Amino acid sequence: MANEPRDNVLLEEPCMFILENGEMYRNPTEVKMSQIVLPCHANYCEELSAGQLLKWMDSTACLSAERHAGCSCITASVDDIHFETTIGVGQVVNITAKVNRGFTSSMEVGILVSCEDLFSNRQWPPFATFVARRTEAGKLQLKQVIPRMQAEQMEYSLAAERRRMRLIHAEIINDLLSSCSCQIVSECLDYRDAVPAEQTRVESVELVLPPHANHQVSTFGGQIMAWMENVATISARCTVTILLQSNLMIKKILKLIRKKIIGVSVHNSLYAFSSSRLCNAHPPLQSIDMFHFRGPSHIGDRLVLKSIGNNAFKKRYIYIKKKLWTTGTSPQKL
Ligand SMILES: CC(=O)SCCNC(=O)CCNC(=O)[C@H](O)C(C)(C)COP(=O)(O)OP(=O)(O)OC[C@H]1O[C@@H](n2cnc3c(N)ncnc32)[C@H](O)[C@@H]1OP(=O)(O)O
Repeated sequence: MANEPRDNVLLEEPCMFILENGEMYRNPTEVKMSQIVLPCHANYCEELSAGQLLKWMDSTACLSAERHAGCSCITASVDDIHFETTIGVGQVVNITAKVNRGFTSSMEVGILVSCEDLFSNRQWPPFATFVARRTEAGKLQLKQVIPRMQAEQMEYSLAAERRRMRLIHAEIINDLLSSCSCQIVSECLDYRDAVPAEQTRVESVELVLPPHANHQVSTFGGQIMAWMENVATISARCTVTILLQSNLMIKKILKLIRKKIIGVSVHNSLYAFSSSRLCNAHPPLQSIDMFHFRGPSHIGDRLVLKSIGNNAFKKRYIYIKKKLWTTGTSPQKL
């Protein structure tokens, strides 16, 4: 990582708007970053790796949060992300982040990712929550965001509802796990080519080095997400290469490969995973569920990333469960 080429970061001036009263306005928290996708950012299919995109999103959003808070901020959580399109080498990725609403010490940052090429300009909007770092005096009270434009007012209102959902998310998942009954052997028997989950298990240890750390000397949230994406992708490849064995499937996969539509939609993603052995294609990531950064990690920590294929659904998704621990004297779940 230390020898990786430096990214060409271009921070653009925030957009200016003229309000109804004629006043010139630009959102003071808005940060724009444009990146040209170089081969060093791509996977071996010459498409931008999801992990790299997550790193860019996290740093843009962090700059926006810090511009609002006026102090260092940390990523607390990132909402569900759906990757709607693949981005190729040579295309330009534009990332815009702005604070939708400040609460007490936390704030919601809206991130808009768009991809430019000669033919299209597709975009999709994830959200992240940043928290202003505590000082010795305690928790910081953020200043309020004043929404001026109609779109900002709408995001401001929705941010409160999204926050509520974020905070109950962990509870809902825990309830689900404790109340859900296990679907065991009888269901698995329906699938002739079922995969033993154990064979999809992947474990990787990453040593946090200075290039992985942010300006607060803790591991960059985006870097952690990139490592998670890496292990999840390997699990997904294991799942599918073992799962899909019938000739019929292989014919369908080859047809999709010829049509070059692999990895474009959710429906095709499983085929794309399966094709990884057949044509060395990279399994594209379709979505990431909301996740929370529960505790910081620092330079010198070892992060243990574990992933396992939870389930595969006919012609649709593979769900990969990812877990992350730091190791040290006492292993801690992040
Ligand atoms: C830019 C970077 O790359 S940072 C690196 C990656 N991120 C990290 O390392 C962060 C690791 N996580 C942490 O340090 C902690 O979990 C924290 C600071 C995020 C939260 O710690 P807590 O003990 O829950 O703090 P506390 O209870 O005071 O909550 C602080 C705020 O965070 C909010 N918060 C806590 N967890 C979440 C979450 N999962 N999602 C959204 N908001 C959250 C709380 O609602 C609270 O908001 P408020 O002050 O506006 O009411």
